[in-house]
Amino acid sequence: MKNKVLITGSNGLLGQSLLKLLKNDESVNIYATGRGEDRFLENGYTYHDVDLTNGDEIHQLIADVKPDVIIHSAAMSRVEDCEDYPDLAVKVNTEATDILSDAAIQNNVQHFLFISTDFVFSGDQGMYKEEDERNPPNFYGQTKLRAENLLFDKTDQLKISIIRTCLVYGQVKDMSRSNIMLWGRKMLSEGMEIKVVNDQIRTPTFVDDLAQGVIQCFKTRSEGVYHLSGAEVFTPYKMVEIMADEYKLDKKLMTAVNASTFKEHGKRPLKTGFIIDKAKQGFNYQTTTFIEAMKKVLS
Ligand SMILES: NC(=O)C1=CN([C@@H]2O[C@H](COP(=O)(O)OP(=O)(O)OC[C@H]3O[C@@H](n4cnc5c(N)ncnc54)[C@H](OP(=O)(O)O)[C@@H]3O)[C@@H](O)[C@H]2O)C=CC1
Ligand SMILES: Cc1cn([C@H]2C[C@H](O)[C@@H](COP(=O)(O)OP(=O)(O)O[C@H]3O[C@@H](C)C(=O)[C@@H](O)[C@H]3O)O2)c(=O)[nH]c1=O
Repeated sequence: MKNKVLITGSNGLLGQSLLKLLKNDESVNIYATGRGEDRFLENGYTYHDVDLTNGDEIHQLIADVKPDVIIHSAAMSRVEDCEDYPDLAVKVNTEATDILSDAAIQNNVQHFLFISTDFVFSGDQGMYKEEDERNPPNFYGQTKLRAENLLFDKTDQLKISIIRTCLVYGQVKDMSRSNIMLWGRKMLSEGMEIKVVNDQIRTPTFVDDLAQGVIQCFKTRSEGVYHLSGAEVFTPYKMVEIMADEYKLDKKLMTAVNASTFKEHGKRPLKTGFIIDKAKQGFNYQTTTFIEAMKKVLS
């Protein structure tokens, strides 16, 4: 009997990468759910239009599909939006996770995977392990931390994996938000001057590595908290600089800035980045080098 896997946020960067990797996987039946029309628009899965701010729609979806596995990737993922619309951020990032996991318990879902973020950490120390103390510097991180905590209280009723990731980059169709590699290439290619932070420390994550890791996590039924990111440490400035060198773009258009000279709406943790050994040992999580991933994304 094939496992039924439901993916929320299927129109998003991670959601579409998961569909790309799973749509031809003979061992599973894929159910995708997003807000409004399907934007991946390929075969190999069943799509449901569900607004996750509507609890009744969530319960109806899970009762209809009765998935064995839920990969909960949907979120209000713009830090700025979460600052400006905190009530909506709580509804989407925290309350929908609560309702979805309750519906999972009521419908005997076997495994619930929640995608969380490095922004649950303060950014004071960097290179975080799964068990490090969380202290989010912005409201987006708060909503994700609250979602993590409500899931921790349900581990006696539901097999739960919390997968945190960091500065994800990639290319999918009709993206709801851009990412640093696409943004940097677009701006420099158009001859636009850009200010790029050189004091944020990250382990940027190639979206296809993340998606593959999520798949390996549910196929090995690995539960608990896992950090899945790239293995290399960069500042955003270095990422864009490497890209500019590779594509012979004009680096004179780049100005290095930092938290004191570049005001972002919603405080970013300065030093994050992940230790990924637990995922590597737990389910053979593997990473692509930044330069190779960049070439795939921008090819
Ligand atoms: N991108 C990154 O750098 C990082 C992402 N993460 C987390 O990973 C997950 C995936 O991120 P990513 O793919 O980049 O994010 P995206 O913003 O690309 O995808 C999120 C998806 O959630 C959907 N969504 C938002 N609100 C609702 C709603 N009310 N009902 C139904 N669907 C909704 C969005 O729909 P629509 O397309 O219509 O807007 C979107 O397709 C998220 O949980 C995010 O917090 C964690 C760390 C880093
Ligand atoms: C727009 C802009 C971004 N940047 C940098 C800041 C940041 O490190 C990187 C990406 O900027 P963004 O504002 O898109 O991303 P940001 O909101 O910082 O990224 C976060 O997204 C959410 C979903 C997460 O969960 C986090 O892990 C993280 O990836 O690019 C500049 O340096 N200059 C700019 O003009």
